[in-house]
This record gives sequence, C-alpha cells and structure tokens, in this order.
Amino acid sequence: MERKVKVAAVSYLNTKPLLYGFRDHKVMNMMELSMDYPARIARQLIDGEVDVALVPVAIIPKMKEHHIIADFCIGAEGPVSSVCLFSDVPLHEIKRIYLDYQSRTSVALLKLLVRDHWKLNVELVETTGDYQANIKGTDAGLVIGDRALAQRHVSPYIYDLAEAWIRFTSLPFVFAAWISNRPLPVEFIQLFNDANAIGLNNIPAVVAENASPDFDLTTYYTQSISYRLTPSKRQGMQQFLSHLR
Ligand SMILES: C=C(O[C@@H]1C=C(C(=O)O)C=C[C@H]1O)C(=O)O
Repeated sequence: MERKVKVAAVSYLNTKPLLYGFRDHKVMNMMELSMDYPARIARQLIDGEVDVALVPVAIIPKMKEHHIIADFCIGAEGPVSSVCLFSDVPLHEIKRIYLDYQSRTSVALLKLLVRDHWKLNVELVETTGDYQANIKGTDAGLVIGDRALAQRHVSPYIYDLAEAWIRFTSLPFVFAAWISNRPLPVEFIQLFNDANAIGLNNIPAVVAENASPDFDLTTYYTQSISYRLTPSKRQGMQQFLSHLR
C-alpha cells in the first residue's frame, strides 16, 4: 500500500466544520492529520513536509506544482468577521499597520486594499509574535482567525477585509483551499471530499462540540465563512492571484 497522505489543517475554529466528519471516516486509514496556523502549514506544503494542506491561496505562486483537490475552502461572500483591520481611529487616520504573522492571504489582500482600494499612506510592519497589544492610537493591526473574533470586542473601528474585497471587485473571496503538491489517487480525493461535507451538513452538531466566548458560532459557520468552492469563488481567487502577479 502507498504511504499515508500527510494532511495539514488550519487550527482555527473556522476549520472545525470541515474536520468534523474525518474522525470516524475511512479516509483516516489513508492519511495522517496535523494542525497549525496558516503561515506554518503553507511552509510545510511548500517544503514537502506534508502532501495536502488547507493553505492560504496567496502561496500558490510559490509552488512548483499545485492541485486544488477539494470542493471546499475557507471563503466569504460577505463580511467574514475574522479577518479584519482593527483600529482605535478611522481608516484615513491610521499611520501604521501591524501585519499578522500567522497569515499569508490576508496580508497580501491587505496590501492590495491599502494600495488600490483604500489608497492609504501607511507604514506596514511585519510581526513575529504577539502584537495585538500594539494596536492603539494611530497604530492599527490586521488580525485573523480566533484572535480576530476576540479583538472585535477591543477595537472600536473594524474594517472587514472580505467585505472590502467584495466592494472592490464584486466577487467573493477565498482565503484558503485544500491544495496538494503532487497528484493524489482519485479514491483518496473522493473520500476526502465526502469527509469534508459531513460537518457542513451537520452544523448544529459542530457548534455543540465547540465553543467561542467571542462570537456566535452558528452565525460564523453559516453566514461569515462560506465553505463551498463555487465557480464564482474560483473566479474571485483567480482575480486575486492575478493582482498578486
Ligand atoms: C477567514 C480566515 O481565513 C484564514 C486566513 C488565512 C490567511 O490570511 O492566510 C489562511 C487561512 C484561513 O484560515 C480566518 O482565519 O479568519
């Protein structure tokens, strides 16, 4: 038998619906699952430490070979709630923006919006560890994932990046997709897709076994995140990637 497929997933609440169905699924006999934050799993997929990952789509241009293997993604057709620019002051008064080291796609999207949509003259600052405490005065911050859901209760000004992208392009946005760095057996791909769909078809069960002190998870899973990689999401993704080139 072929060796097990190494799969890496995002360790945020937004991935729980996609992973819910894997537990007792027979696809687990064919794979090993690990979890980390998006920038780390991006590195693991590029370096070949894993075969498939729910990676930030912004890293696609860095891959020698890539295959989108599933019909599911971390996307949005409206405000995504967990990818935002947080600030104490209105957008045009911001002087500096701290960038989230856990992100790849949202950092690229923020840079695009700053330049072409919002047209801001700001200093962009890379981070490597905890930086949310730096978000104060005219220093703003991009925060993603569960930490963004918490930051919503802290910062008075919240600019949702998916919402801004949709205003800018009239297209939905894809933050992350299941991508492999080599071709995989059709049987694996079919089972993998089947496992992804189970949680999405059972959102109340997914909500029942997870908890967020910061955000209503039913709303998050059914209205903020949009999980189906539809033709219009693929179009949004292509448009985003062509902006990156
Ligand atoms: C919507 C989100 O999408 C995430 C954003 C990513 C990025 O910016 O690189 C990568 C994976 C997604 O989990 C989120 O985490 O809040």
